[in-house]
Amino acid sequence: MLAIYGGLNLCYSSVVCKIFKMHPITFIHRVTNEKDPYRKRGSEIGDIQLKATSETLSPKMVVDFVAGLLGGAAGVLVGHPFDTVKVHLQTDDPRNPKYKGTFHCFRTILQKDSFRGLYRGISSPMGGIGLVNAIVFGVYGNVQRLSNEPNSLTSHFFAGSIAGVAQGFVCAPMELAKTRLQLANQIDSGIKFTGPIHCLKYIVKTEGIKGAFKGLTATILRDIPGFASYFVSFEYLMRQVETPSVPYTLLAGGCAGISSWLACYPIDVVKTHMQADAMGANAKYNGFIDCAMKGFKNEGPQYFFRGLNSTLIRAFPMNAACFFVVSWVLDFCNAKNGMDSVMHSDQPLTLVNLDNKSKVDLETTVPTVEEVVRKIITDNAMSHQYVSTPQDVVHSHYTSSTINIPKESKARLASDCNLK
Ligand SMILES: NC(=[NH2+])NCCC[C@H](N)C(=O)O
Repeated sequence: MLAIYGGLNLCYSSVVCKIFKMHPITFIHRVTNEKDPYRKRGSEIGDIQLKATSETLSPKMVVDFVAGLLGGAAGVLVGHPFDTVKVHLQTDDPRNPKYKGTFHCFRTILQKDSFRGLYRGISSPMGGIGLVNAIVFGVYGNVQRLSNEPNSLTSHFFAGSIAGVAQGFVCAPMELAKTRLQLANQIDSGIKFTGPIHCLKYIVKTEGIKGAFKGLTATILRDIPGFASYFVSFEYLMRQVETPSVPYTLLAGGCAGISSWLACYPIDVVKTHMQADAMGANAKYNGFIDCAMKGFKNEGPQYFFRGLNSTLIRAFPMNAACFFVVSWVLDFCNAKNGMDSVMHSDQPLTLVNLDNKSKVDLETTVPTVEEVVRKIITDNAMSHQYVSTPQDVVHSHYTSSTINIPKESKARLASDCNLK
């Protein structure tokens, strides 16, 4: 029996939490007897005295950016081979094709050039997508947490949209360079680019700064629905299960990638055409609407879905990896942060127990104090990212029972958990 469940009162320092805009660490302390208060079960609450802390799992703002950067890198690592195959297929000679299809292309590159072939040219997307993802997850996480109702899907929708706008300023020039490089054979600029930076420098020199931001509006128009649906669908899927497993998190991330592209693909097609278009007098299109209308007139509705398959095939694994790494990094940092603040704080510690876990659950699935503590801090770290206000956390997740942990017990807890 978990002794502390008995007769503990709500003691939630809302003032402190409001000041810090955070919620306190959730903690369960299993008390049995003085000698071994943590490991053995008993019925005695023992001589405990309240110590609560206002220290929290406050993720530093920067953690979101770092998580996004690493998630983006993981996504590129997984997604790049698909991109290589796509580019090989797109540039294959239609009259005398080298490849019979996606899988054949994949195998042929692997046989001829091994893994190096699949990973050729990975450095620029690695840097570029890493940076874009850092902005996306950084802006998204911070906007979502600061919003009035961080827990609602609407706040995820708006935070995603704002992230979409923010990343556009980096994403547009990056994709412009990528498009010009990928289509180097079709767009004859009379110069062979060595890489994206070289390409952008050349664009700025010949077309001015404005030239480097060609397609910015289209990029932002694409990424508002793109990232709104990205985060709303991930969030929605993650809420369908109580404790998402690794495969489930991967699945949710993959589906978020797919839903994101489905929501914005037609705009992406137009964006690509605009960025591939020449500047000035040679330009074929007079703006976004003109480009979309011309495309539609020439090809009909199919125009808006060209290349969708390969985009979706790449989006699933890429975004599965990305979201998985982002969640992992956030959990890790928040949990570590939480542990550190519990252990190093002299401030009062508010201890709250979870009401969505039954006693039986805790007794059977979490056998040691170390696991209890880690589990709860991890849960709390998760909810910090995905739930957020102290009030919400208390009302939706916890019965705010408060217990006392004396200094000595805290030290003991630290040694039990190897936290010194
Ligand atoms: N339309 C978008 N930009 N959607 C977001 C998905 C972003 C992700 N890096 C991908 O390329 O799959």
